[in-house]
Amino acid sequence: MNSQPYSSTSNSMDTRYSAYRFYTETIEISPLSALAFFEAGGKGHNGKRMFWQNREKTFTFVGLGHAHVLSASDYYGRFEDIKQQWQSLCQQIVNEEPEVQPILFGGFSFDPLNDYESEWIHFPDAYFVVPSFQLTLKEDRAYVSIHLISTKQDTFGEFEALRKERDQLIHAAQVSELASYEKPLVIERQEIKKQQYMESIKKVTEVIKAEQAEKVVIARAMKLTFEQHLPSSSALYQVSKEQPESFLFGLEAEDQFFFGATPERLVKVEDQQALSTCLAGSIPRGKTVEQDTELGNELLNDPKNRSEHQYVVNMISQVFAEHCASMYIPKQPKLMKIRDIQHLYTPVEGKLTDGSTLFDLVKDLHPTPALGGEPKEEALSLIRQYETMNRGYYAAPVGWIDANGNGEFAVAIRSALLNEQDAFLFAGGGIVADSTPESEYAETWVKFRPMLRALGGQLSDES
Ligand SMILES: C=C(O[C@H]1C=CC=C(C(=O)O)[C@@H]1O)C(=O)O
Ligand SMILES: [Mg+2]
Repeated sequence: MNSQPYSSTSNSMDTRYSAYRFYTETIEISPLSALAFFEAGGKGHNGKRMFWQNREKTFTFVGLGHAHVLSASDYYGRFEDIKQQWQSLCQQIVNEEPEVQPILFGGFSFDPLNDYESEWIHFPDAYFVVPSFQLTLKEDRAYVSIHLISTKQDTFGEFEALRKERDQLIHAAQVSELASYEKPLVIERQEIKKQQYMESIKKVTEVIKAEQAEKVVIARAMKLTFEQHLPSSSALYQVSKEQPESFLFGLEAEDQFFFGATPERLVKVEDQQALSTCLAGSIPRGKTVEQDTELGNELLNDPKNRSEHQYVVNMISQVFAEHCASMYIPKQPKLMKIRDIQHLYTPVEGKLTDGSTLFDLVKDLHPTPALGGEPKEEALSLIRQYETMNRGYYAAPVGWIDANGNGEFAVAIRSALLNEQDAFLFAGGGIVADSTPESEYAETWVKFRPMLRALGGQLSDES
């Protein structure tokens, strides 16, 4: 990629892609399994695959291969930088396809200023990809697009080769049986720095009582070691089976795979209509309907959880007020019930003003107080000081945007980083003045459960 200096404050047109041409071609095919397509890409595109499915299951995307990778070197301007690069790249699209737009998929790290040693070696602070092959499942229709981004004049041969490979991938995904995925065998489960985590909750609670911050989200990690290397497609299969009611996402970076099943939308934009989710405040599911309702009511009426939630509502409302001509936000939270946990939930919607875009919202929303805290900068600095890990992409924005500026980002919680035979799982919770280390620790266990269930790290007495 061209490495000209870039000023994020400049309004002038980004010229980095003026020498490129962005060729794209889409065909409609009979519906096929997205996972089978992902798996078919494993032969030629291992380490360069992407997966996304929205909560409603009305939109699924699989990306194979790297037609182009966008990264951003400027810590502070990374959102703006990726936004401008994408806009400029889209101006080079040679032939518009009305049915399906090219998709840019990827994510940002949670906090580029965290310099804790990290296992996230292949995940830079911004990592966005235009795939060579894009499978799009919308409602019940399926499309495969080829993308080629090149400075060469003659791309005929290259494009022909991509068409041939596309047909092979479709064929393989349609006719070959999905591999039979056994649950991986976990040989070791390790809670990383549990004691330090407990102490950090105590300290952060004191800091909050001393009024240096109002809310701070503190997380911890768990490491699972498998008997064998766990392939990305197997991990995705397990998580899609166990957590059907969540956003499913997966992003490969060489031999690492970040994936998860998150209930939390950061923001969606479709035709200037923006949607976000306030999700904070948690309680387990009950074993019976009665107990479940009782727990739900307890959550709705619990002052500690309501205050955790309200910080998020206030912040997201403020960001929406800055970017929207009109907005709607219910006065009271509802319950979001997912397999292992119930949350306080307030949806937010608004009509974007002309100048505001999806990346602008991602930039201003990240991190909401559901993952960072309040006030934002104080909370981030307390996380750097007290949290005993580097979050990498955990709790950060992961998602997609198309050439029209429509797209969706989720908050990458209930997630894990797969690194050959190891998986690192992450879970945190909102610390407010009346948090206790014991109850926050217990809450993280409930949040680890989706991944433990999928990856088989759950001990039998915990189910
Ligand atoms: C930080 C996490 O959850 C957030 C989202 C929903 C509820 C939360 C809570 O009740 O603490 C957290 O703010 C996580 O799952 O790791
Ligand atoms: Mg909580």
